[in-house]
Amino acid sequence: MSDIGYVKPQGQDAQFNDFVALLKPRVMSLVVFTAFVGLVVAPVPVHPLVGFISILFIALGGGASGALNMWYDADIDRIMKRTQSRPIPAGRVSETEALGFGLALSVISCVMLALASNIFAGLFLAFTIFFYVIVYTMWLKRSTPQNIVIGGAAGAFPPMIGWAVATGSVSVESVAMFLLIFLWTPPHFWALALFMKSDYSAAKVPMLTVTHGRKTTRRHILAYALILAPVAIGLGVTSIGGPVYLATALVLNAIFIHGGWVIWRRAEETAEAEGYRFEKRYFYFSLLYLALHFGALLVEKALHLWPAYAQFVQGFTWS
Ligand code: HEM
Ligand SMILES: CC(C)=CCC/C(C)=C/CC/C(C)=C/COP(=O)(O)OP(=O)(O)O
Repeated sequence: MSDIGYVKPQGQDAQFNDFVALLKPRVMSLVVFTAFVGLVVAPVPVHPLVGFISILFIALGGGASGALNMWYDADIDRIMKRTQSRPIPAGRVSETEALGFGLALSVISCVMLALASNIFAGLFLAFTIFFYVIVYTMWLKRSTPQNIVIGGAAGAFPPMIGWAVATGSVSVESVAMFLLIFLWTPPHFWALALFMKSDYSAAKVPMLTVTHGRKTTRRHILAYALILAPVAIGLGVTSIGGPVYLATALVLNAIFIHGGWVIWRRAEETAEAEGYRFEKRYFYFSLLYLALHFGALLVEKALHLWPAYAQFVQGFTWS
């Protein structure tokens, strides 16, 4: 992880865009959306300015954890084709710059979130950054094929942080949102790993595809899709759910399980001959799946503000 021997290539000075890239903005956009939904659907109203500032610092904290992840993973990012053009392996940002940037943003975002909302939310953000950087990136990622299963918790905390901004606490609803993302992460990631296997084996990262092969990974995707469905649907009978969410979850989970079944049944030769077309589609569908579940929660919130609907929903939710 040291910068010894690092020579910044001439004419390749870091640009603003390189520091933005360190924040992993595309992945973080969905992370931040889930935090936003967690904040909005909470039963305690938040002043719009406090809400805006809080989401801004959650986004900054998430980005900071991305920069620290890229700092630590620079050695493997140099090996994998997908990551070779990132700012550090491409030589546009030094490891020291990325480390300083990530640490500074982490501290600023946690302190500012605590000041803008409450200490619990600030500490929760700090714990999430710790979990992604230390527990997932530095420890689990390189040591076990269960890396993304356990480490995935980091990506599942943001809606709980959003909820904590509003309420200062944890509840059944926020834990249910956590579980939705936690159980979604393995199929999301393993679908990608099915068509990226050679990259991870070259970098000696013990992803399930590398250690146990594609057949086992396919079985695990279906297994997680099956466990995920009752949790995703169950969220619909908590106080933040309702008919719109339930209908959305039923359709999306039927598609997700069907896709998992197809992935499990596919012969490796067929998948390879087709350029892993179905696996790629399943990966992109996983993103839509999560976005639509959280989008449906927002719709429910809007409808709950309408008293007649809220009364109707109370009939079949349990809290
Ligand atoms: C440990 C957990 C996770 C792992 C290992 C993982 C891994 C990945 C990888 C390797 C990519 C490929 C694209 C890239 O290099 O940026 C990706 C894409 C993506 N992931 Fe995940 N992911 C995880 C959790 C999450 C979570 C929690 C979210 C959001 C809630 C998320 C949202 C996304 C999005 C939006 C993309 C597409 C980015 C793009 O369009 O380039 N991921 N993920
Ligand atoms: C608020 C806050 C702190 C949020 C953090 C959210 C979080 C942990 C998201 C993780 C998603 C992600 C980019 C995983 C990539 O895994 P990887 O790093 O193994 O992927 P790579 O090979 O692309 O680097």
